[in-house]
Amino acid sequence: MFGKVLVANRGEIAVRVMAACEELGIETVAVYSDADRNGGHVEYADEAYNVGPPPASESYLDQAEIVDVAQRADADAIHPGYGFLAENAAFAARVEAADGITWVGPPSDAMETLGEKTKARTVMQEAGVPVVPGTTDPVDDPEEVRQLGEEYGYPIAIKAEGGGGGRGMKIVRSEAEVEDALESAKREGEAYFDNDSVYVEKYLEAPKHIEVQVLADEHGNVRHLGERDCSLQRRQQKVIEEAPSPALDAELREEIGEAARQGVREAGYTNAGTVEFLVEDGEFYFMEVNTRIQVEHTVTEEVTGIDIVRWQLRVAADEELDFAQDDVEIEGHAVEYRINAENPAEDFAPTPGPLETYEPPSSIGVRLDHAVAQGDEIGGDYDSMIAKLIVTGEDRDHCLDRSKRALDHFTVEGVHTTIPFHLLMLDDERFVGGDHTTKYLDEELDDEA
Ligand SMILES: Nc1ncc2cc(-c3cccc4ccccc34)c(N3CC[C@@H](N)C3)nc2n1
Ligand SMILES: [Ca+2]
Repeated sequence: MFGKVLVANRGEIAVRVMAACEELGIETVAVYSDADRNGGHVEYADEAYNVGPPPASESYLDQAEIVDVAQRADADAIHPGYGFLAENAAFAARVEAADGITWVGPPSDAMETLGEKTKARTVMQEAGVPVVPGTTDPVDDPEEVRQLGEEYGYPIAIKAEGGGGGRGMKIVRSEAEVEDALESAKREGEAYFDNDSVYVEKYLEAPKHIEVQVLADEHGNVRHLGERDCSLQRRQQKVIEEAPSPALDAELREEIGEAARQGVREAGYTNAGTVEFLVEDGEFYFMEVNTRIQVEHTVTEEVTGIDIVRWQLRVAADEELDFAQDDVEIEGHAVEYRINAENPAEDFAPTPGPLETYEPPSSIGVRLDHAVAQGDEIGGDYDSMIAKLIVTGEDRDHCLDRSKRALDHFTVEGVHTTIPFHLLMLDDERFVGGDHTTKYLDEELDDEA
């Protein structure tokens, strides 16, 4: 096992990874920008190194600086967390090439392959995983797109190869829109991802967003840890995630889990990852793979009892998964509420400021992943997440009931937060009924606007 690990991140995920390191007897190294000098993750670490000024590009994204600190600190491995360099295959390759430093994540070539949307679709198709009907090669001729529109039937989606998250998707509802949509999708791809390649898929109008957590070691063992339902999103930003999904029955759960396993095995993937699917009318379709630990990994940990971050470190240190697929059991229900310094009344606009009051709840079934304390200044340099409130219960109703009390007793003053929004959702019949789709929130909030 590693003696010392550098966590190339900040905030709650940096603390989460360091906690897993401590449990394994591993010393921890933090990196911080000038803005995070007093950050929670800096206090938590055994050692801390400044890596530059606040802009991420000059600190948390400075690959050479981070590898240099790892060497100076004599770290045996680097864990990237999520965001920043977590899905940067070039950085992974750089760490793999650095003597004496192990990358805690998938092999850089698997990241490369699965990070390219069309390559990922090809790998999944070869593994027999259903993918959204679409092209596996880029398209750039309007006539070709029009033919695909006839073949799939409108609406279709034109997606940027380098896209992901909320950006890089144009919905085309008729032949007349093809030319302009293709143009702007290519332009946006070039602007945001430095890659103007685009491909076409049949657009599913109102799918559920279901993602499967996978864990694979370097000895050929591949496990799935069940699914998460991330269908409650605002402009493709996740707000609430839960496990298991209220939308899947046991048969579909099994099918999706096995498909994710097969796809990841085929791709030569190791460590933790997430296979994302769209589910509509009882059918599931591969969408993309996230080659990192995700914000919402917590709900899977709560319902399986498996510490995913701990396994990331153990797998990177060449240990074997010591459980079979049949040992993975989903027990109870967990929901994660992202407590962001944002104003739901201003369409979730970030609201930096002083954390004048910060009194989180604590009771049975309440987990808090955070790195802030009362009196901290919530800055605007990075993402707006203050904490993740993860609530568990015997079943979904029990979990939602407990959630209300936990959120009611979560007092934050000095900044706006998403707490009032979460309380609103807990009274929303669509959400409580569990049949909301990825479009629900946009339709609800845009209609009101
Ligand atoms: N063919 C096809 N049909 C429907 C889709 C619907 C979405 C989508 C649109 C809006 C919100 C979403 C939330 C979770 C998952 C997907 C979405 C979607 N996304 C959103 C961002 C990127 N991850 C892919 N791709 C789709 N692709
Ligand atoms: Ca190395």
